[in-house]
Amino acid sequence: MIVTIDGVAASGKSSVSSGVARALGIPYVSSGLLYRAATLLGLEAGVDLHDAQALLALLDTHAPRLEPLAEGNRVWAGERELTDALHSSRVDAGVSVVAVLPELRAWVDAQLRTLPEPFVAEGRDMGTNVFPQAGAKFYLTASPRIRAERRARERPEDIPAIEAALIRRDAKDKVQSAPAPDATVIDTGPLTLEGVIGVILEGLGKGS
Ligand SMILES: Nc1ncnc2c1ncn2[C@@H]1O[C@H](COP(=O)(O)OP(=O)(O)O)[C@@H](O)[C@H]1O
Ligand SMILES: Nc1ccn([C@H]2C[C@H](O)[C@@H](COP(=O)(O)OP(=O)(O)O)O2)c(=O)n1
Repeated sequence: MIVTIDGVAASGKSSVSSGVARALGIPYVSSGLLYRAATLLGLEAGVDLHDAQALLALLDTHAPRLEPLAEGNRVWAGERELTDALHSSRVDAGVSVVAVLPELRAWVDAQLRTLPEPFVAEGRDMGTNVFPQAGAKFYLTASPRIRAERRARERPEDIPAIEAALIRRDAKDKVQSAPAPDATVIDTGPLTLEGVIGVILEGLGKGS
């Protein structure tokens, strides 16, 4: 079985997916990390992030791969672990340029579709484009201010700067971020992390 959890930036997708996956005893898959890995490799090599062919050549050389553990996904390029470098503000700022390229989307989708079920998949288009056949679909939202307040605990910038960057990224990611028509939309604003996980487990018939 596949459960999809899509949503806007910093809406809680990876934390919620990890909690749901742990409760179900299955892995979760963070698709955004693959877009982030392509962005990091592009930035490090100094290539133009609009240049799909140059990025694909880098992906061919470094072959980044996702390790979808329930407690937190990791990304490797050969022996080198990229995970800690994937959540910098520099990668945040570049990733939407990369994520809009059809060639890069095809590369990520092909990687995801090789993964063995069951798993929880999180991102933007898990329930629409990549796994339309998923057994259960959820979509997380929250206001930009609330998301910025949460992310400020993980980034050096202040809340207004993070909020402005999130709004810019929401706009750039809009095309691939529409909720699936059959997804349950959850406003995480008034809920705790455990509360959101509980709503989803309830929806899956696994509530306590
Ligand atoms: N409902 C919630 N209430 C409070 N904090 C939350 C909630 N959901 C997520 N968070 C926190 O917000 C931050 C961003 O969540 P994250 O899972 O990284 O989001 P995403 O994967 O959508 O970018 C994390 O520190 C997480 O613990
Ligand atoms: N399935 C996906 C997952 C992520 N993306 C893009 C959109 C986002 O700006 C980046 C990074 O996504 P990620 O989920 O890692 O991070 P945020 O929650 O947006 O902070 O990748 C996408 O286009 N499609």
